[in-house]
Amino acid sequence: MALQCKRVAVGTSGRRAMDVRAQAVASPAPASAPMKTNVAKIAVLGASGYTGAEVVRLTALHPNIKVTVLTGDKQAGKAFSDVFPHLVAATNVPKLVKIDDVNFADVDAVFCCLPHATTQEVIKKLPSDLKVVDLSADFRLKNPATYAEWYGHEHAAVELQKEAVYGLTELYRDQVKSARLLANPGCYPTCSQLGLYPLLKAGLILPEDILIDAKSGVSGAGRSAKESNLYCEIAEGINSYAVGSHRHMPEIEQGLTEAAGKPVTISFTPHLINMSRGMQTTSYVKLAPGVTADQLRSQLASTYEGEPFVRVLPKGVVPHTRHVRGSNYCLMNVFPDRIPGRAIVISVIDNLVKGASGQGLQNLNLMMGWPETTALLQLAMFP
Ligand SMILES: NC(=O)C1=CN([C@@H]2O[C@H](COP(=O)(O)OP(=O)(O)OC[C@H]3O[C@@H](n4cnc5c(N)ncnc54)[C@H](OP(=O)(O)O)[C@@H]3O)[C@@H](O)[C@H]2O)C=CC1
Ligand SMILES: CC(=O)N[C@@H](CCC(=O)OP(=O)(O)O)C(=O)O
Repeated sequence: MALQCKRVAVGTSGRRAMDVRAQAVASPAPASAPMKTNVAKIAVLGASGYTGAEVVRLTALHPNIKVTVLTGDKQAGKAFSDVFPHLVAATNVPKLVKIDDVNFADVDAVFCCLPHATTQEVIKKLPSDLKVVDLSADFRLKNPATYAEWYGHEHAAVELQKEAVYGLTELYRDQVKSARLLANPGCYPTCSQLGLYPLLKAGLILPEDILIDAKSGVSGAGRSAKESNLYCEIAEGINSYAVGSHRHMPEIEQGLTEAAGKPVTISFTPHLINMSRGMQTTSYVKLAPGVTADQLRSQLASTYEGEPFVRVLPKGVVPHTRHVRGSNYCLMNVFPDRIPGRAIVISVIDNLVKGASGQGLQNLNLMMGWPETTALLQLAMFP
């Protein structure tokens, strides 16, 4: 049975947001596993990690979601609040169990917050009608050869790779609504594509010579201890990594190539920054002949007019990661470059929210036929 959707009362002004909500109310959720009640039972796989914990935090006030399963690997067997005391007040949260002990017949949807490669082995064994929002990179690349090239092994579930819908919500909303398996985008691809895709699509910037300088908070690397993420190796510094080889490049190029209608090759360098969460992409782009930076800004403003979570800041105002901390918003702006014929596009997100669990919930809301913004309208913490 599809759920009836309620209207949300705040924060989603504008024509397109109203359209989205009207459609969500009018159209039933696509057929999939039948829902047992009007509250969906959700399993969070990898709940002892950062993005899994963020799913629990964000869904705690969701009227249509009850988290009934949480899994861990090394942390299995523990009470959830032993691992994440900040979520002790989340009501009726179950303890962490192993994935093998989950009865998937008794859940309505799954958030999969596992490492890539492990993910495809787990998802291919799930009931084939179960709705899944996957936060890993496993189902984002459409071409199996590209996956094998960048991830170093053949994909173990090529059929599912074909079925998956890429969930950059603002660009693929209609496909997301009918998705069964949702490939949630990577954090860098979310931040950069939201700024660049509409400009390429409109032919306002040239597909060559796109340089993306990216910065991420350390939570982007996950919770498992890694030498390169130790406080004394991150604090008081800035670390570039995977220079010229980061696996998000083919994901970004896949989207930008679609937008431009011809192959796009980007230059992309990520950096780890001395902060726990937050992400900025600064993209240096070449303008099409006769186009100005102001026109880029106007294009982004009209593309995202009425979007609940993507905002173009007033002219001249610079987006900072602190402006989105803890929220599902993406803020952006465009600036002229001193080099003639070029412009600078800056976007910021919280890597754990719009870059992962928040966008995942935005997508699940659409997949279930609920209002897209449910439980996601929290504004940023500042300072
Ligand atoms: N962090 C971020 O900003 C973003 C992350 N992502 C992606 O989301 C996914 C989760 O990321 P994140 O939460 O940061 O990762 P974490 O490292 O914080 O958490 C990983 C989770 O997976 C569990 N796990 C690890 N290995 C196995 C295994 N072999 N079998 C079963 N469970 C296992 C861990 O359990 P335990 O701890 O109990 O061992 C833990 O719950 C990854 O694919 C990541 O790339 C996507 C966008 C942004
Ligand atoms: C800071 C940091 O290490 N970030 C991660 C990206 C997080 C993410 O989006 O990863 P997935 O593509 O696996 O989902 C990285 O660079 O690998």
